[in-house]
Amino acid sequence: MTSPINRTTHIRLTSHPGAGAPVRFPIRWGVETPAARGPVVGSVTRPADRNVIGTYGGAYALYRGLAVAAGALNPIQRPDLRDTAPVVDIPANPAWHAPGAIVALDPWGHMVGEAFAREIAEGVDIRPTIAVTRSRLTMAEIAMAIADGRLAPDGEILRDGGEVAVTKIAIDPVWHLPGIAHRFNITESALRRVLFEQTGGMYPELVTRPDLEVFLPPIGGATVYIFGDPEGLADPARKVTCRVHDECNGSDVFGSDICTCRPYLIHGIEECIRGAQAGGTGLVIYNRKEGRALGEVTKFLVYNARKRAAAGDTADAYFERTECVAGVQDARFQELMPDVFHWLGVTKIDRFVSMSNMKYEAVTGSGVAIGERVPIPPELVPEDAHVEIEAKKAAGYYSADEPAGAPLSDVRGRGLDDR
Ligand SMILES: Nc1nc2c(ncn2[C@@H]2O[C@H](COP(=O)(O)OP(=O)(O)OP(=O)(O)O)[C@@H](O)[C@H]2O)c(=O)[nH]1
Ligand SMILES: [Zn+2]
Repeated sequence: MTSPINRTTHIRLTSHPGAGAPVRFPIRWGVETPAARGPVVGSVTRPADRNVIGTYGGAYALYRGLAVAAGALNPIQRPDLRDTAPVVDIPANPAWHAPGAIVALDPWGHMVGEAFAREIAEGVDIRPTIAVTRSRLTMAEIAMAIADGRLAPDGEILRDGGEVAVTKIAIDPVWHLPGIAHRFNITESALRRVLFEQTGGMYPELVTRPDLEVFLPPIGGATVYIFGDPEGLADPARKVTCRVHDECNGSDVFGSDICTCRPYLIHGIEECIRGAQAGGTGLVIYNRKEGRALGEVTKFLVYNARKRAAAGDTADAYFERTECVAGVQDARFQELMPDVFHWLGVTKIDRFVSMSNMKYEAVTGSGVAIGERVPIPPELVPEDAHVEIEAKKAAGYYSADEPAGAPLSDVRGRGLDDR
């Protein structure tokens, strides 16, 4: 049996400057139509068609590689995109081609089956980087909110059985390198070089192919949950309630009490349901940026360092502990996050369910207005998470109430031995 990985006798490096034929489908980022912009071809089935650095699927590209290596996946398998089109229209808006408005996702990523039907029919392996579907959520806290009378089913957004009807959108990152560099106020060549070095030389084209401006980074993307009518998002006459949430698996999924993540997320969902029931639209943007984009290993190391500190786990040392372990307090770079708003046509958020000054400044700085900021209600802050919340308020997070009466060094979490 021939191994699928040996389908060519030699490895073709795409990293030689000027190697091979000119790019077949040049990408012109930020132009008005998908035809003029060109498809983002991140597949490897026909290398000559590729016009990006990296491959489709974000971090999952590596699992695809394993599946091919293990003989479970035919490397030239092309997806059958029949019946996969979005369940609701996310219509184009001027931001899709405004210079620099969107640099971290492909605005036509959900429409490739339609926009590039001809190329796909001709055999070009173009894949969606965005998928739009629908589902119902069943969450214990929402059932409790109904039982407590905070939420009332309306039969549509909140069903009589307590399920929440949503439209959900998965987005893989697609980076336009010149645009990303501009967003961070650095040169494109510096950005390319550092990305190359910090990935251990994983993508040589970052430095050898300046003609390839689009990079599909091997990182997690975002999932958008829309409550109520998606059309309300781009309608200035209707109210938008929004929570931008960064992944915290320990709390979001497992209910760990060291932080406020899940309670704040659920509070955001509750606010979104109420906003949608009042005729507006709710929006939760869930970004895969675990542990402030430093990863869960780093985060757990930080937890140990916090809990083992001689003075105990105190709010005054909260951010410093992360910096000691990771060298930086936060690597989320909220500067890229507002792209989703521009893609969805959101121009103002009436109720922003977050206390983060970084999120607030990134959103408003990108031209999306924020009305009211909605902090987490104090009764939802878990016992061990007071350290986090007081440290955040002291660091400039939004808070409607007075600063804590006690000094930060007195706001203290559990020790490691308190099980
Ligand atoms: N590295 C590190 N990450 C942490 C620590 N505590 C929480 N996190 C992470 O911090 C992030 C918190 O994100 P969000 O829930 O969106 O909250 P936020 O940006 O701080 O602000 P809000 O919108 O006000 O909640 C998640 O990615 C958590 O995994 C910590 O001590 N160290
Ligand atoms: Zn958390």
